[in-house]
Amino acid sequence: MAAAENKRALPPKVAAMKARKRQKLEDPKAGKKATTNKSFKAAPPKSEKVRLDDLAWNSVEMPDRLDDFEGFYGLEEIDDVDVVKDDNGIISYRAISDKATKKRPAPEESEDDGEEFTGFDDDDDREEDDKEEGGAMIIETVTPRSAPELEEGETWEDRKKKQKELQKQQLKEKKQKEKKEKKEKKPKAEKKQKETAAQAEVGSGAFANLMDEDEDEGVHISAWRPLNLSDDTLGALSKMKFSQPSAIQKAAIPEVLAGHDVIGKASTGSGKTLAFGIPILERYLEMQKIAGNNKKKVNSEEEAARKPALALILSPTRELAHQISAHLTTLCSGLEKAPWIATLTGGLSMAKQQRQLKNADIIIGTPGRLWEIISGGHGVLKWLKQIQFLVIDEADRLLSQGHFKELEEIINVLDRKDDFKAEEHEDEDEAPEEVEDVERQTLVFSATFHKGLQHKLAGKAKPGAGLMDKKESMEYLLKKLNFREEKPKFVDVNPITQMASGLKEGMVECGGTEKDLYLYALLLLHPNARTIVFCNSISAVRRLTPFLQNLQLPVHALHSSMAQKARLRAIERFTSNNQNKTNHKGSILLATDVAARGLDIPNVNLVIHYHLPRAADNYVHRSGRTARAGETGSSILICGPEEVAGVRRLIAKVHASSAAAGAEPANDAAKNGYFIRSLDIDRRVVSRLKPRANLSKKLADTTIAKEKKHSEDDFLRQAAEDLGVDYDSEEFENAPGKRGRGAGRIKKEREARGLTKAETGALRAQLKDMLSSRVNVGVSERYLTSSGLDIDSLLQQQEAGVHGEFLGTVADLME
Ligand SMILES: Nc1ncnc2c1ncn2[C@@H]1O[C@H](COP(=O)(O)OP(=O)(O)OP(=O)(O)O)[C@@H](O)[C@H]1O
Repeated sequence: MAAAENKRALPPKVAAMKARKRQKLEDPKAGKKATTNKSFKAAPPKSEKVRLDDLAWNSVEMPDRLDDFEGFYGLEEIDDVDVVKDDNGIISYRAISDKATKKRPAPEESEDDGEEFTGFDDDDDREEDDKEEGGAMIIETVTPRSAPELEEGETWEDRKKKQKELQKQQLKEKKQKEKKEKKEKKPKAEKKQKETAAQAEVGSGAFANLMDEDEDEGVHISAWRPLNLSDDTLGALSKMKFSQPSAIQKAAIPEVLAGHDVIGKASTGSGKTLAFGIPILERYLEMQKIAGNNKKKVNSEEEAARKPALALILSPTRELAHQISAHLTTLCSGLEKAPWIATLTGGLSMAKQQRQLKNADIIIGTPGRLWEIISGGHGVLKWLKQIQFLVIDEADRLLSQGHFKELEEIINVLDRKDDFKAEEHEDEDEAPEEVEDVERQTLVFSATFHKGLQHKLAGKAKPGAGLMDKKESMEYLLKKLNFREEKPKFVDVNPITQMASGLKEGMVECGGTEKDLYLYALLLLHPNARTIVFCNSISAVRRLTPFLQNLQLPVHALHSSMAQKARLRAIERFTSNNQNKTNHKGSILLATDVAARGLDIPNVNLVIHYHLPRAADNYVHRSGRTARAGETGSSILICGPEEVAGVRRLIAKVHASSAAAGAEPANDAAKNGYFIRSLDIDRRVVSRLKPRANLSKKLADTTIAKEKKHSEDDFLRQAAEDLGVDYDSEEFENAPGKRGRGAGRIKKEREARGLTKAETGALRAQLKDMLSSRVNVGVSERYLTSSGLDIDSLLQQQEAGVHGEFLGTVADLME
């Protein structure tokens, strides 16, 4: 018997297992798994009764996969033995031949006296491991007979762990090998068949083929082939699962690749970033190839720093700059040698950005920070003068008079020859080795070109002026930018409408002082929507944030006075799934127009204009945060009575630009002039929300007034310190009050911050109470809960033919 052959004492647990095995053999019911070729029959008279341990057990050869267990697990079997059951049910064993027995040596040590064995108490785990591999396995006995001795300091636990890890590693390798073999065997014909099928599908609307392949393998990209892109770029697009180019990409990429200056116009969310990003990547890859052929491949940071950048991309906002950077980084992520991308925006470390700039192939930035860096010298201008692409994204915004003075400065210095010479000796070490005259391509993109800009140039700015047609835009841009070509290519893929095709528009009319209330009602109406609410001022965002937060809505603020990290965090939180414990499952971003341009946040369903946009282009861009990349979405304006007429004119102007572009009106509505529809929200219902809204407003005003007082105090204290006088806030507070304009507001502020902690606590409790009960709104009462609508009941009602009163026509808008 194995245990006896082994000179070492068995650990108790192993001994126990062996005992269990014996027991199983002795108990026929438990003997299912034993692999002895035993049979139950009447005992032959002459055969000799033997003890189990005196039988000549043979070990069973284990499957290959357990080789590395070094015999640690042993399964034994025996031949020529009869298992006999006597009348009392006692089992005994009789050897039929000599082969079945062996002389039993005297045990040297008791089985139970051995070193303590702490392993193997998790047999279930082992079974799991075995199952993982897919093989059914019988492991009946576990003996350490051929296991190598434990090393110094090693425990059985350690040994077991090591073996498990080893086994897992082997399984992993085996699986990988199998997967690889399977892949190689996959018939090429099948692949070809798929490609043909995909090709047949191409040609419908933009983005139609998106996500038509299995997840980790990419999609077929045959629809991109006519653009003659490199295999590397095609591979990258396949990985991004972009099965076909969007209209602007299809139209603009060949023009850029052919070396033209391009002005690209396409509706919001239609893929303009890659319309310039792909040709830049193509040029980069081409240059790499040439460098490779000339054996001049750039391998190190130092080498990279000695070559000029390839492209400069300018964006009006920091967030957009970071987004473009992320978009291009994703595009390049699978490449063997990807371009270095530097993002230069305010709010983040200038020194770090300066360092990044020296290595960059592609520079993306806001004009303010870039100008700051250029002004700092260090030979930066030399690099920039060598760029092959200057991209101006959201060009109409960037070029608007007075807004981005720095952009004009940048364009001026890029174009001036003398600056270059003046700076030449400044930083000899860091300058490019050879400075050649570079023919720069200028690429200009936007969804809108705004007429007001040109009027402003002529000193005739009119608020809410319309959007420019092709001729006007061209004239304007030619005046502002130094294109290489006399006539850049104007690529306009949406002459009919500026608005995304999946967008539904509507407006809500309310009393002049009821905007907060209607905003709250609209948000309650869309509890599952990812919503962006646009305001015209930072102070409105600051005021509305606590107002909506008090009402338990998941709101995140975004405006340009916030620290850059907080801005990025706000977008991140808005984008991630709502952790709010209320019924409101969507999330809300309360923003100024800093979020209006270019931001590509996935799955934004609704845009609410709390304040009316100041100009037509603003309306287009704000609304363009939803219904992107072929998706649907809604845009709702909240208007006071005096604003309605102006809004109708503004929106009609946006939609009428098709006529200005000389295109056929898209539909009857366009023919007759666009008339934005009013959404009738039941006033009775909204008025039921008033008590909570008022309470929340009072609390919000208190918070803001207190914060304001603190910062005023800080300011005055500092001023007093600077002047060397004492500052007493009480004294200031009780000074004779201001009369006239603003006196009412000041009085209110005083009252608001006069509330004690206990008083605000009581107000909060009252509000909490209100929010936890449903609003009694007659027919609709069952639908309105504390922070959203009971959509399920509402839908049931609608299915039953009863229209939810509260929904009004908003429901149609969101369909
Ligand atoms: N060929 C494509 N197929 C599918 N999706 C695409 C394609 N090209 C771009 N996209 C996706 O479409 C979305 C919108 O792209 P992008 O941000 O470039 O739009 P845009 O036209 O610049 O919008 P805006 O005018 O608002 O700045 C992005 O999420 C992008 O990943």
